Amino acid sequence: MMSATSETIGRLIHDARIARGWSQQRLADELGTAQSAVHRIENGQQNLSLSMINRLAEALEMPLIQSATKGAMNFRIEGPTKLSGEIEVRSSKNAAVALLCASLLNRGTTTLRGIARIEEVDRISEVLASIGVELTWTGEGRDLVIRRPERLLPETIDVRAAKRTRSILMFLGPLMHEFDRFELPYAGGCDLGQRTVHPHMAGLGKLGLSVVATDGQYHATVEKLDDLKRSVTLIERGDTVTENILMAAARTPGTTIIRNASGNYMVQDLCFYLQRLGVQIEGIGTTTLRIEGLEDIDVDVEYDISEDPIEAMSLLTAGIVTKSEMTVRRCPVEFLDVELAVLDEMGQKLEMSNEYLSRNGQTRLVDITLYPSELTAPMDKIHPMPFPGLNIDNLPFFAVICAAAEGQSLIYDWVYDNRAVHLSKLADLGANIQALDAHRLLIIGPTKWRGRQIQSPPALRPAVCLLLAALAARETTHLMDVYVINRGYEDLPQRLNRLGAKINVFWGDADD
Ligand SMILES: CC(=O)N[C@H]1[C@@H](OP(=O)(O)OP(=O)(O)OC[C@H]2O[C@@H](n3ccc(=O)[nH]c3=O)[C@H](O)[C@@H]2O)O[C@H](CO)[C@@H](O)[C@@H]1O
Ligand SMILES: C=C(OP(=O)(O)O)C(=O)O
Repeated sequence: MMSATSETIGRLIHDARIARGWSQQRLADELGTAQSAVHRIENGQQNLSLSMINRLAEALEMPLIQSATKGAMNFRIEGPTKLSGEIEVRSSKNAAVALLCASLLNRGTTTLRGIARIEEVDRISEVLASIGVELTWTGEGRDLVIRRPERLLPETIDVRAAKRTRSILMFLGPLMHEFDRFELPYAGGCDLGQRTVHPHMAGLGKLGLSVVATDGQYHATVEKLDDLKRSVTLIERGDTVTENILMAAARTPGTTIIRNASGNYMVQDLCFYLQRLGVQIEGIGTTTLRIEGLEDIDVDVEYDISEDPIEAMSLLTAGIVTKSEMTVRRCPVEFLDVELAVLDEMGQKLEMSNEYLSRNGQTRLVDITLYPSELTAPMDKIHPMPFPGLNIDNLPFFAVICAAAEGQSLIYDWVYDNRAVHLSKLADLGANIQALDAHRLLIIGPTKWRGRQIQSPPALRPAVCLLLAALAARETTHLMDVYVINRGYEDLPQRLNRLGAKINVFWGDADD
């Protein structure tokens, strides 16, 4: 089944570098990353993203690297594991993609500090580069410097990269300031069932943008508005729709009021960034935002993206399902309040540090230490709500946690048509889990997790849930085709391995 492991690829890269007479630093400079990252790559301790594999092959003139990693990337997880020690939460995918899109609003240079090195960031970066934007990694490969050209080139857009992400939708808001007409490919992303784009179209329509969707493309037409005050009431309290309207309003002179806005973490990060660009915004974190738009923006700006509450919940789940004592540092607590309340009700013992601020100077963080606990099923169903409810993307982790708890739990995902269906794959790892319908899962625990070969579902969080459950499983799990996990998590196996997990990366297709 295996064609290559990260160790064999690492050795290949090491030998090719030595053959060229390069130091690790020289290769790091060629790749736009840090020497320490090259060190980790050569030791098989760092995930290789698709773009990193291509950059390595090009820098070392070694197509062999691409052929060795040709099949899907997979994880081999040896359980059962006890984790210990400390792990830090990294910055969020969802704020990163919003801020990458928002950088188009600014004629000055945007530096995004601490941006996650994940596949989703690579896809949006590829799209930005294809329309003429210059992107340079600096700061030991952790910061991204973004400079847009005088005229953007949507006509040369990388359609393949665009179609792999839903976030391409967030180009509508920024591009409407530049063109009277433009086209964008249809949005992709996780397969979570139908995800409507209508709220985006309805909201943007109030700011002068009309969109017709035909032949795999959105055809956008822009009409300049004369009135200096407008109000947009969102049909849904969605995150990216709020961000799109914010980006449309940021460069539409006058006042825009957004009602039924999302106050979620990525929306807050976008607001803080726009404020640094000089856009006045009131009501951040609430459901009513008031924005004073600017005709043009030309500011050199640096912004530190805040920590990801969904990654925080993933790491907490790793500790909970393996009944470990460990600390998850830098948890954005404002976006985990309800999750922590539910965990408390289920009997999870934990300790929280005093609060401190994220590098953006705004987001409140805590360190959370987990203690091994005997959990019981919650009294009532667990369901998500827009912020400040239990985060929609954190719901899947409760399927794993409930499966580890004593008793019967009901998970109700009213939001997505397919996510609960993908979660029922936890049954392959031994969970007693039954899909009552497309939205409701009945789970009876506790589970004796067992290892299996299992295909990743085409959805990020359900796929990570399988990885987390596998940590607690007797025997070994082969989790196949993990691109979907790498969309949103940076070096997850390597970081969990530092806590004591045993996860190896290998390439190849299931029936190789
Ligand atoms: C890049 C990014 O930031 N993606 C996040 C964003 O996607 P995004 O903002 O694109 O989410 P969608 O617009 O697809 O909304 C998610 C689903 O919730 C439904 N809905 C949402 C709000 C509401 O008030 N009523 C309602 O019915 C929508 O119809 C849809 O089915 O928000 C989702 C919901 O938090 C998260 O899962 C995604 O990770
Ligand atoms: C659903 C998600 O992402 P996207 O909106 O990018 O598909 C997610 O982050 O869980």
